[in-house]
Amino acid sequence: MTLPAIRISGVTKRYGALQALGGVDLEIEQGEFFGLLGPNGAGKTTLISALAGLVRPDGGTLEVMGHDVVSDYRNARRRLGVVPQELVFDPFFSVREMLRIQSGYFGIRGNDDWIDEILANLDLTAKAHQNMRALSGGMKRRVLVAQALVHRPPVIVLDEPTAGVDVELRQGLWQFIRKLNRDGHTIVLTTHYLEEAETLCGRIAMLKGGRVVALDSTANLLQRFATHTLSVRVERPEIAASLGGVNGEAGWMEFAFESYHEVEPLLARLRETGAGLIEMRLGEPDLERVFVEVMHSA
Ligand SMILES: Nc1ncnc2c1ncn2[C@@H]1O[C@H](COP(=O)(O)OP(=O)(O)OP(=O)(O)O)[C@@H](O)[C@H]1O
Repeated sequence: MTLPAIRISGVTKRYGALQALGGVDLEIEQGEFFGLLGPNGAGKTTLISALAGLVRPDGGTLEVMGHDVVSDYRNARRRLGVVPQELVFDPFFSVREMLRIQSGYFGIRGNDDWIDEILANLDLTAKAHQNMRALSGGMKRRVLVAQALVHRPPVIVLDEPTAGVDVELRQGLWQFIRKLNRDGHTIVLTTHYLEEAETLCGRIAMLKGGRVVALDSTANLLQRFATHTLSVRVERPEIAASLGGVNGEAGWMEFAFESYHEVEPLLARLRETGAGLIEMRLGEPDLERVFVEVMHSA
């Protein structure tokens, strides 16, 4: 069996009275595109910081490609690239200087060919000589991605990389991250854009209150938790309600169903009872719905 890219066992972390991580177990295989989701304060950043050796857990162990992040810190850190959530930079350096300095931290010299490739892929070539303080927020975020990649880490963790990034840049960023994943890099992503997670991630863990409350392939999560919906606009909503419809967005009633076979009888009942159908639409299960259901039931 190949070594997991990330192994997290029984990790706990307290900040005073607050239990930020309450015993997290997680194994992520090499080559996965993995999503770590959860509401604000669920513990995602704390877990990532523990992985990067920036936060020391109270209990449990974390490994990157078989290297313990505490006892074998240097080897673990070399194999990991973290794109942090916070934009923190030294404003006096240019983009290229920043990336050279970052390479230096890992003892890598003569890294300019790789730096050029990263800059090109992130559409930053024209900004290479600009000072960090002159860059827009979205561009700074792309430099953070570049910084995490200078040492060609096999495992890349991105903590909300697309916050504040416009649509075009976001797509460009994902194209590049997907390419890295195809080339064999393991990707771990946290995001509040559930649509992005749904299209990109093969497997997802959901955290709530510092615990993993759901862990499965994206396809299974969609199938297991989410139902389809039939939304109708009718002349007499009270009749639709008496048939089990619940209020949806402005003026719409929603019926949840498991199989398409249920739709025809439901429409027939609406007709027979004189609900007066005006408009209808079908909704596919999506990760947002799954997320809401999981968070409610956990
Ligand atoms: N340095 C710290 N000192 C005290 N409490 C902290 C510290 N860092 C995090 N916390 C708390 O730990 C909990 C988990 O925070 P964390 O940042 O890991 O959540 P998150 O899932 O990343 O949230 P978000 O989606 O908002 O980024 C929160 O309640 C937070 O307030």
